[in-house]
Amino acid sequence: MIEVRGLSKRYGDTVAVDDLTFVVKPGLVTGFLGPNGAGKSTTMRMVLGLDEPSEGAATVGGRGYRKLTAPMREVGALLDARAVHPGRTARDHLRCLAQSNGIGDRRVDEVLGVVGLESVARRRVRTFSLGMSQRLGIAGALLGDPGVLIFDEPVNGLDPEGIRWVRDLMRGLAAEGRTVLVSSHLISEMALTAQHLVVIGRGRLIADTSVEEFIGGEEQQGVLVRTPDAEVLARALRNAGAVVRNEHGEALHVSGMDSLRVGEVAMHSGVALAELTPERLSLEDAFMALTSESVEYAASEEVR
Ligand SMILES: Nc1ncnc2c1ncn2[C@@H]1O[C@H](COP(=O)(O)OP(=O)(O)OP(=O)(O)O)[C@@H](O)[C@H]1O
Repeated sequence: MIEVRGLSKRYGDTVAVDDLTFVVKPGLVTGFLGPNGAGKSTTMRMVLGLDEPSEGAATVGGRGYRKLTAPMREVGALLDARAVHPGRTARDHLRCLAQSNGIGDRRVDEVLGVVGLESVARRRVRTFSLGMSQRLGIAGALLGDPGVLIFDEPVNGLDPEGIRWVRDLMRGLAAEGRTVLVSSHLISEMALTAQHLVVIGRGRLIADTSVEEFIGGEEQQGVLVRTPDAEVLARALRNAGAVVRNEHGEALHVSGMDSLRVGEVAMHSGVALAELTPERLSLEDAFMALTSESVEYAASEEVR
């Protein structure tokens, strides 16, 4: 289990993580979701003892990472797949890691097998594609057979077959009773991989929910409106706090506002409506509606 309590991290004037509290339970894949710059990596680094919190604490199995006696056997992590000595072979990289943690060579060959890198184990890492480096990073995380696993954007650079492989691996690890925390900025990916979601934006907790609840929940409700004055209405709705997407011509997809309020805004703007229909949002739209106020670099047309 991973516990994060009142965790904050400031870099000068930047608040990267802002009073975060959540628990990551064993037996499930927990998706750690947020737009770019939301603070996911910083949080993971603090859980792994690589960054000192400004406030609060993160523990693994009840203890701070730096207090763990055999860290690799308790927590495995993939943070940056490219952070490997490029001149080393994949096998040597893993052997070094294993030796400094009292892990035997047999386990190195085992994990090379698990991630499907046996045939390139003697190649230098500099010749690896990003996808192969991700697999090597995952092998490193698995070396100590730990009960807690932390992966930062593990599907980056993988092809569809690789993505599917990571997804199955994560689910398999969780099914064995391990605690699995995986970060991503893609809700669609997380909906397929995770069973639980911790959503953050600008360092703050936005949602802590099961994937089922998220998919079936209020976040999924939107409103479709059609009007000849789409531009005027879109502006008025955004000013009133809604997130608006204009796909084509007269149709607007509105989220973060119910249909009665959309009708009121239209009336106050003197805009005639041709249609006003509650609709289910796509997962991406629901995620965007949830995090729109916390996007670090928003395109002004997409997000209010
Ligand atoms: N070492 C640092 N010095 C200064 N600012 C930092 C540092 N590390 C992170 N930040 C800032 O903290 C915020 C959170 O960054 P972080 O990398 O944790 O976000 P993220 O959710 O992992 O984003 P991404 O998906 O882009 O990796 C950003 O505004 C980032 O610029």
